[in-house]
Amino acid sequence: MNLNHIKSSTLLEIDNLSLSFQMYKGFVEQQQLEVISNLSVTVHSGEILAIVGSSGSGKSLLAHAILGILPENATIKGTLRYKDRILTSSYQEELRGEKLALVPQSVSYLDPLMKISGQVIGHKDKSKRKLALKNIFKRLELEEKTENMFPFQLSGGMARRVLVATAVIGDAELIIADEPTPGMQTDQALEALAIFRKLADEGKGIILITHDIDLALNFADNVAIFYAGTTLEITPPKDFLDGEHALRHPYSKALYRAMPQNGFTPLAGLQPYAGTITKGCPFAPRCAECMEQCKKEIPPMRKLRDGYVRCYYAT
Ligand SMILES: Nc1ncnc2c1ncn2[C@@H]1O[C@H](COP(=O)(O)OP(=O)(O)OP(=O)(O)O)[C@@H](O)[C@H]1O
Ligand code: NI
Repeated sequence: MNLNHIKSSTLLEIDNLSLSFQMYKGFVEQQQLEVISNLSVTVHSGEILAIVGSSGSGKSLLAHAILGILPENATIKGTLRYKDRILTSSYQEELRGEKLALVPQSVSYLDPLMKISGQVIGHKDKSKRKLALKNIFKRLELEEKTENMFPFQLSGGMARRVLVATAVIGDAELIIADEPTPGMQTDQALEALAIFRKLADEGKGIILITHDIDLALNFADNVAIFYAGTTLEITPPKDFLDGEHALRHPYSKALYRAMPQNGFTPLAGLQPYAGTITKGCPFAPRCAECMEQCKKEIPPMRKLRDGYVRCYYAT
């Protein structure tokens, strides 16, 4: 859906990212708990990249790693580049809240002691943003009186719409929306996504983390499928609509079959817990196509048709 008149350039490049937590095992002994492993993903200007995957697959931690807001006991390996510059912590600090914006997954990110208008508008370009706020609130069906409320007076769905407004009001070039729509009514969720789409069409980059595959398919340019801390496939949405034969990874095909319109077929077994992830493909224990090689190692991403996959078997 990239507009032709915008020259699409790489905004964010993540190469071989691994993330682990230093955890206590008993009182003295410590262990490294790896929750993201060898993850590579790229976001271009003009692109909405949707990230879908089950709970605990590392989606929010990826968002926090990009923004540099991980807990102290987290260690990362690999490289993150923003506009061709390594994302060091000082570069992240410079970009955060300015060029990089987050719609956090939890509404507890709102400041409980500050009126909504102040939180959304922030400290820069106040008069310009005041006008923009009126427009965005209207689009997201937030009444004018919301501006003067405090977070505790908002319902969950209202708070999420406020978080979306806060992220889109500024001049961010890359917006990471971590589950922006739960609690919203369908028309409000569609409107929020339409705002992201418009921003992408104007040349911004959007990472949309969501459990709602249908929403992702309607608005995204590419869909990254996460499982147990890594990306197993990146696909254009049309392949999800064309049917399971068009998808590449056995896990993506299982996700497809689990969608309500495709029969709601559940997949037996569970995603492995962080810390129990072994060397091979994390999906191997649940995969009907699993070969010996898959248990030993997971292959790097390879291009397959107009998407990417990490799987020996996929054709
Ligand atoms: N501070 C932490 N210390 C240790 N482990 C953590 C910490 N934060 C998250 N984890 C673990 O990392 C894994 C990934 O968590 P993350 O929040 O990124 O998942 P997610 O894909 O965003 O899930 P959801 O869809 O439920 O939001 C989980 O197993 C979680 O328990
Ligand atoms: Ni999350």
